[in-house]
Amino acid sequence: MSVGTHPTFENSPPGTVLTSPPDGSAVDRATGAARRVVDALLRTDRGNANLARVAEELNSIAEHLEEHAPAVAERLIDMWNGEGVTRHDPVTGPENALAPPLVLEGLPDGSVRGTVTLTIPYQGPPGHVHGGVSALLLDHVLGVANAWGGKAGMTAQLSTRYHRPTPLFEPLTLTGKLISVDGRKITTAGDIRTADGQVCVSVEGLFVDKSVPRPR
Ligand SMILES: CCCCCCCCCCCCCCCC(=O)SCCNC(=O)CCNC(=O)[C@H](O)C(C)(C)COP(=O)(O)OP(=O)(O)OC[C@H]1O[C@@H](n2cnc3c(N)ncnc32)[C@H](O)[C@@H]1OP(=O)(O)O
Repeated sequence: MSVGTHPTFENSPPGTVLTSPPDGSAVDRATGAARRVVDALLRTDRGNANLARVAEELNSIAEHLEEHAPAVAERLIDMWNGEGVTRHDPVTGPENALAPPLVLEGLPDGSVRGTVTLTIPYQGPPGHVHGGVSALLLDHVLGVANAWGGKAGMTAQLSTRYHRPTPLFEPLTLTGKLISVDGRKITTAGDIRTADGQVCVSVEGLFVDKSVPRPR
């Protein structure tokens, strides 16, 4: 798949931000607040917080948003206009409350890198990141690395090795880099490391040059 006008390491300066950082718009601020709510719901005291009132107020907010939601087909067209994926994907999207969100920059050697601190909503083993969340993050990092490397595709296979439990509540650095292209097949590698450089998870992905058409 051609990456079109998407920046690549050959045509863009080092440090180019490849994701959409939150821009202070109302939707980004609302999404940030929703993330806080998800985190706070998991942290709050089950006995003392007024959860019945919280449920009522959150349902009222959801009703307001649903009342103003266009048909899904229409919303998908709008969503995929312009920059598309990076504002709503579940890893980097500032408009997606499921996304931490991770901000990725492109480096001159063709790799991409981002740092994120994950909290309780992403927990698997006690105090540590869920393995599926690590795979989700790395799949996306590899996808962005492919675009930065100049050749994008869909994930065909993602081999994941969990070297040690990945800690919550401390900065993690994620990197990815396109390693090779063989016809339509793209091989890409990446990992998650702690601040002192310990590898927690490493992946190798096979991507195939194919895309699903944008809705119109
Ligand atoms: C406009 C763009 C701007 C970019 C801007 C980017 C910025 C923003 C980045 C977003 C980053 C998102 C990153 C998330 C990426 C996903 O989440 S993608 C979603 C998850 N993946 C899928 O849903 C894919 C589902 N699978 C499929 O659609 C198809 O099976 C595939 C993978 C496309 C391959 O199908 P196909 O096109 O028919 O290809 P096929 O002929 O079967 O295979 C081609 C070759 O690959 C090999 N192959 C295929 N699958 C496998 C496999 N699993 N294992 C080993 N070999 C395999 C075949 O053996 C064949 O090899 P050769 O014979 O050529 O040597």
